[in-house]
Formats: sequence, C-alpha cells, structure tokens
Amino acid sequence: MKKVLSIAGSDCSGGAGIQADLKTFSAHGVFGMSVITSVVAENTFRVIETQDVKPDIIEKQIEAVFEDLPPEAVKIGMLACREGMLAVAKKLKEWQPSNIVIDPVMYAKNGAALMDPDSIDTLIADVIPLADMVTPNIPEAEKMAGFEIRNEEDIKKAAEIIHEMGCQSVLMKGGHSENTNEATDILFDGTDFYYFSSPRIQTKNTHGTGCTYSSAIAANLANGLPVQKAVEQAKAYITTAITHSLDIGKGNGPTHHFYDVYKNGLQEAL
Ligand SMILES: Nc1ncnc2c1ncn2[C@@H]1O[C@H](COP(=O)(O)OP(=O)(O)OP(=O)(O)O)[C@@H](O)[C@H]1O
Ligand SMILES: Cc1ncc(CO)c(N)n1
Repeated sequence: MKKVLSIAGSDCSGGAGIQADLKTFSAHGVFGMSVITSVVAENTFRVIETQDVKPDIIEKQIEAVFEDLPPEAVKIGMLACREGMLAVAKKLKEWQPSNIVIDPVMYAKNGAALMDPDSIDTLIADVIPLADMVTPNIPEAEKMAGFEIRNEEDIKKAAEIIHEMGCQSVLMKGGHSENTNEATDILFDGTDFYYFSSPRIQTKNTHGTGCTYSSAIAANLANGLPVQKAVEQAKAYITTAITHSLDIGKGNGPTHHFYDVYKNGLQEAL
C-alpha cells in the first residue's frame, strides 16, 4: 500500500485540515499519515482560536515519519507562520520526497485568517519552490501574484507568475467564481493550460473542499497516476464529495468521503 503524508492544521470539527486529508486518503486506498502544524479550534461557522505547534516539534514529526515510513506523496496544507514554514522547508529539503502538493491555505471559508499575512514572502521564497503542484483558490492566487483576478486571462497570468516562483505546476481552483454554472479549474505545467470542469453544485456545504481536493491529487500521484490523470480523477472525487456533502452544523457543512464512491461509482455504493 502506498503511503501519503499530510502536513497541515487540525480541524477539530472534522471537515477540513488533517481530518479531511486522512478521510480522503482512506477513500483512495492509501495509508495516511499526519504532521500537525497548528491546532485550530473551529467548526462549520467560525474559527475560535489557533495555536501553532512549535517548529521544533514540526521538524521532529517529519523526522519520525520519514526515517520509518517514507511517503510516496506529501500534501501540505495550513502553514500558519514563518517559523513553521521554515521548519517544513528545511526537513523536506533534507528528505526530498516526490509528489509534493501544496494547498496554500490562507483563510477559512468564513474568512478567518489561517496564515499570518506577513509570512507570504517566506511561503513564496522557501515553500512554493518545493512543490510539484500548488493549488491556490482565486483569493490565494491574488495574494501570491499580487493583483486582482477578474477573468480567465487574469487566471492564466497569475498561474504563470506563480509558476515562475519555482514550482512544477499550478492548479488554479475556480470554486470561488460563483457567477458561472461550472466549477472550472485550470492547470498550468509551464507550457500548456489544461481545463477541468464540473457542473457547479448549489450548496453551502463546502467546508474542506480545497483540503479534500489537494489530498485526492496527492493520493492519485502516490498511486502512480500521471499529473493530468491525477487531477482529472481528483476532480471527479471532489465533485461527488460535494454532491453528497453533509448538511450538518450551523454553517458550511463538510464534504462526504466513502470508499465505495471512489471505487465503484455512486450507484453501486448506495
Ligand atoms: N459549488 C461547487 N460545485 C462544484 N464544484 C465546486 C464547488 N465549489 C468548489 N468546487 C470545486 O472544489 C474544488 C476546491 O475548490 P475551492 O475553490 O472550493 O477550494 P478552496 O477555496 O481552497 O476550499 P477551502 O474552503 O477548503 O479553502 C475545485 O475543484 C472547485 O472547482
Ligand atoms: C485546519 C484547517 N485547514 C484548512 C482549512 C481551510 O478549509 C481550515 N478551515 N482548517
């Protein structure tokens, strides 16, 4: 069985962060492991408080995983501050894993900050160059590229700017473009643009969509799929997970994961 590591924050309410990542890994039949960077007291409608894990313990968790169970892919989510980013970058440079997928998490769905805005320069200089794929949503891409994204041309321009930061590919997520009937993501590999579209699902229950999507991509890469196929299958997975998202909690409910959906298609699972 392939092993996949998530380096991310903990969402005690189970819909996003490490918890979403591990559920996604299980649904893809890979062995999931976690390095926690921050403990977030949050739920479907608010973030109460965040406590960052000390950089030294982040480094030791990474050491513990890699000296014993080297993963075939690594997904990186919430990195709250500069010190945590530098700890992760240092250890990944040391162990040089393949298939690093970085979801540059900056805000929770309700707008609460999950990353110190002053650490964006460190994210760009020290973390992004390690990535095989970076998966920003539109607001994150705007912060990274430094301009407002208004249309498809802007999305492509931002993808090129982010690619220049040293990552192998950029997947621009279109979940936030709410005025279209489709949810379209655009992958840029330094040469070409590839489009991945699904019908837009009318639901408020999208807590953890970005976490789930990047984890599905990492799991697919670990399972040996080439980059475009890994995204295509992850897109199908996130669309099903949103279609069957759970209407629980007072805010944005979580996506749904179960193995049979991935394995056999929904009809057979039900
Ligand atoms: N309402 C929707 N219907 C269909 N697909 C969606 C919808 N919302 C988001 N998606 C898709 O879900 C995936 C995750 O994108 P999204 O832009 O929501 O990530 P995100 O903002 O990083 O999520 P998070 O809230 O976890 O930070 C993308 O493939 C996007 O196109
Ligand atoms: C821990 C954590 N990571 C990422 C997100 C973004 O969805 C969140 N809400 N919480």
